[in-house]
Amino acid sequence: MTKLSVNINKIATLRNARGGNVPDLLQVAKDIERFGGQGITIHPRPDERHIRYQDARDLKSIVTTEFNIEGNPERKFIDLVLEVKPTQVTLVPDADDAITSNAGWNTIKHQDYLKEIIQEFQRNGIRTSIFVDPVLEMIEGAKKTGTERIELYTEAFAHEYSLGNRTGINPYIESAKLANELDLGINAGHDLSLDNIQFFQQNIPGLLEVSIGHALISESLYLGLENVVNMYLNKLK
Ligand SMILES: CC(=O)[C@@H](O)[C@H](O)COP(=O)(O)O
Ligand SMILES: NCC(=O)COP(=O)(O)O
Repeated sequence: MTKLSVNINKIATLRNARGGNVPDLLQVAKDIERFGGQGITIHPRPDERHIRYQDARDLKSIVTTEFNIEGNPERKFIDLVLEVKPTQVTLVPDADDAITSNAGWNTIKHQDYLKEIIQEFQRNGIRTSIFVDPVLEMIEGAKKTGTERIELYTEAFAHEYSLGNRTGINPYIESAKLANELDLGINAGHDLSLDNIQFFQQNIPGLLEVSIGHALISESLYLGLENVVNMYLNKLK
């Protein structure tokens, strides 16, 4: 079975646009779990433009499923994760000014660095995952860091799929096979959506978890819009 972890960054983006507490991030997290979501993912960024560090602390007592915190392991991020102690931390090599995540780790070049940080999280009982492109050398390098899981960066697959190209899945299949051989757990995320998720899941052996945010929240707006417009029209009769 593949678990669905819902990334709620976009809920925080909407909330922050007005400065109040609408939508209520904590209530949304509770509702996602009530609707069957099997995890909550957040990706606080250094500028706190969506998820704030305080949100991570507040969510700790709210989330009853799997809590996954993603981010670049700068000292401030490491300290936050050690304080909150989520189920899983996913390390992502983002530049501070990145619009969104745009690359996986070079697990060969940064092997010692990753190894050290991963040990620190594991000593504190936090499962680790590292964000990687579907490149065999990077999967082998990931294994050597000591991480329990990898998160396959699926932007390239999603892009190819949107163009009608189904062969974009191939590097992910090969990477997943190798990860399975190496006993690395497999997560995946970025630009997964209602359009592409079934094809991806059916082709990737041993896919444990997907984290989905941007498309899922956009789809929730599209699919809820008719209902809400009609509710307003009823009020205005
Ligand atoms: C690692 C990854 O792919 C996601 O966490 C994504 O980066 C979400 O972050 P944003 O919501 O800031 O785009
Ligand atoms: N790890 C990926 C994630 O949390 C969500 O990415 P996206 O669906 O917002 O592209």
